[in-house]
Amino acid sequence: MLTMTAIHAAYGKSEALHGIDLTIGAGEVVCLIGRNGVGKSSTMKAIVREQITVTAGEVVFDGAPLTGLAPFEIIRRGVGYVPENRRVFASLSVLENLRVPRPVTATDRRRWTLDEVFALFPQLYDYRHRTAGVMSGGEQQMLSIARSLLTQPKLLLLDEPHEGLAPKVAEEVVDAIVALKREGVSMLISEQALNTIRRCADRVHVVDRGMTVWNGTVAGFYEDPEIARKYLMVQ
Ligand SMILES: Nc1ncnc2c1ncn2[C@@H]1O[C@H](COP(=O)(O)OP(=O)(O)OP(=O)(O)O)[C@@H](O)[C@H]1O
Repeated sequence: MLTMTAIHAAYGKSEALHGIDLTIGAGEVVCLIGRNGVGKSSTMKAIVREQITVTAGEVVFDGAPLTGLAPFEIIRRGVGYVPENRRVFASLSVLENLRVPRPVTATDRRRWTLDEVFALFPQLYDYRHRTAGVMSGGEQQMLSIARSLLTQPKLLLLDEPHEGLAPKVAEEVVDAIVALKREGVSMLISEQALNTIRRCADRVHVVDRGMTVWNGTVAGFYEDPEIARKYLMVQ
């Protein structure tokens, strides 16, 4: 579904990625892990071409390179992106936020309806007339994921989806991710919590200093505790 080959990418003159090689298969959930500042967010930005410039290597999605496409064109091709800072429209209601995505006419993918999204996040239905900006971090995260689903993605990129959330709320977000996985949604999730990896991931991809340093199955990851010790904060 998505392949990144030898990706180098930079913010202006400052190179942040020095060789990312990553694949995500259809229906697969890949957790992108590594310490703070190693390039997990930058890897996602390099896929959707936001802020960062890809200077070498290629990203191929659904058999076609994403080179030269604008971020909105990449979303239209079927890559949903939920950035770290969530980016809901603070002054709009939940319902208005969810009506922002333009209807997608492509027939090659699962189509999410508003009712299905509300079934996944019942709280959003209860708060549908509430102004997004006054909602809690967890509710805004759910809204951000819900809105992204309505862009009808084939692949969803979630950047630290429960960053800064209270444990109970974070668990609800993980429950939603597990439900999406059951629906067959392919996902790349930037993740630090080993518990989430255990619950959601099919494969683990480890980044260190802007480079791919390990990738393999979840079982392989847990069989070798040295990987977590070397490339993650001790947990
Ligand atoms: N907009 C930006 N402009 C310039 N440099 C940036 C920008 N965003 C990130 N960087 C730099 O790129 C490198 C990788 O950062 P990135 O945010 O991708 O790491 P990360 O693994 O996602 O970390 P975190 O978990 O802290 O978000 C860091 O050195 C960071 O300072």
